Amino acid sequence: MKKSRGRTGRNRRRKHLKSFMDGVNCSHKLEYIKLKKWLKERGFEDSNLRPAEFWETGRGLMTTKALQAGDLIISLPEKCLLTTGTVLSSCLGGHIEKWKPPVSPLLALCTFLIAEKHAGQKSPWKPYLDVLPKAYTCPACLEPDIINLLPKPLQKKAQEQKMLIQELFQSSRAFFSSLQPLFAEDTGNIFNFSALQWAWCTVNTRTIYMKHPHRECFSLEPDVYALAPYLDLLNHSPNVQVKAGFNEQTRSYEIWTDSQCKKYQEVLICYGPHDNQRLLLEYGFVATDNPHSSVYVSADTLLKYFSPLDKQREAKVSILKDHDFLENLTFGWEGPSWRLLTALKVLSLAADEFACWRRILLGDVTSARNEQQALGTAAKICQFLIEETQHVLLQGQQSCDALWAQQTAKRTQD
Ligand SMILES: C[S@@+](CC[C@H](N)C(=O)[O-])C[C@H]1O[C@@H](n2cnc3c(N)ncnc32)[C@H](O)[C@@H]1O
Repeated sequence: MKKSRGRTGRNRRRKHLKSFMDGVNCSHKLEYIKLKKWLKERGFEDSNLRPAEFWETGRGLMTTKALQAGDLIISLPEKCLLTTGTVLSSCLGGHIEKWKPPVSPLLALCTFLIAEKHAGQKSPWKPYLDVLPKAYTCPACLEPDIINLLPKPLQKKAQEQKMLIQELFQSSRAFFSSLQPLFAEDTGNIFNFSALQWAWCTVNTRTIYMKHPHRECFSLEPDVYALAPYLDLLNHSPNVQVKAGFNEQTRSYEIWTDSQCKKYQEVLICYGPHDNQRLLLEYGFVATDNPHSSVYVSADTLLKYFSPLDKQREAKVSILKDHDFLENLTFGWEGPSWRLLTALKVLSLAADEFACWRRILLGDVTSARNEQQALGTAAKICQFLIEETQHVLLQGQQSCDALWAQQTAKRTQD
């Protein structure tokens, strides 16, 4: 009896300790003290949240009070939000209003972030800028040899993301030059590619959705962004639910939880029902145990499993292309997606079944043979992807080991 009470006590202490150890509170650091003061001056009431470093998710927010479903997590006054309205009221406003063709809301925010970062001590946004990440892990920022380790469909998307920022940079150069009268230094040095890449990633990984009415001085792209200092320290979990939005009565952006959270644990919100490819592309991370996980199958991989001697192959591929069945083909936790199976069924049609392709696209069964061949090929593709992933993980491990050995040797030499 005594022994069992001791064990219970130890377990309780361990649990208690673990709850403290889930995250290391860093609210005592000067940068967060300054940020909290800055937010308070703008009407933010001190909440029960503390910045902390977490083992699994990195920097995030910890609660000092247990949260129940229906509790308010955070309420950030309008004055703390950085929107295109903020940009237009700054010294950039006049230049943006005059510039033709109009810049996008995204470019306006990026320009503001770069200009304020450059202003340093003089920027009223300094306490916020000081806690923003210095670098990002979105695919656009990854080195080519790291991108090459990603699954093929993601490599393509990563290249597209890189190109997008490069094109934005090229097309914005004239606009950046037009801002020269505002700066003593050459704008070419201030608004350089790496500054734009940093600002673009800041906006893409950290903004909350807030729809603003269209303004004439901006292009037609939707103006739906707001940067939300402090609130943007909340990390994502696919397994929690929250309600979020701008409250017109309180004039604050509010997040309400639909899940429980224990005292001293990380408060997580859900950025959306995203699979890991989307999380990596948009936010630069992947979530473990993601119920929305899916594995993408590229058209090249898919077509490898079908004979080039099939006389109808070309026709089948063009049918799939025309009906948008060569992209976004996935495996989920429950097996091949309907889209993937449909593409496989079309490619598996025997010569005398070919005329049935339309019915397959509508979800009909053509023959037991066609169904079985499609499922069999799905199993083979799945096996190939598992082996390919294992190979890449091994390569990654070997690169880490080599780097580690290199660094150890260097330290020994020093
Ligand atoms: C809105 S910010 C959240 C705060 C961020 N961790 C920070 O230190 O500033 C979004 C970024 O946090 C990171 N993140 C969010 N949820 C995560 C998770 N579950 N695991 C790992 N990183 C996560 C990603 O880098 C993502 O781009």
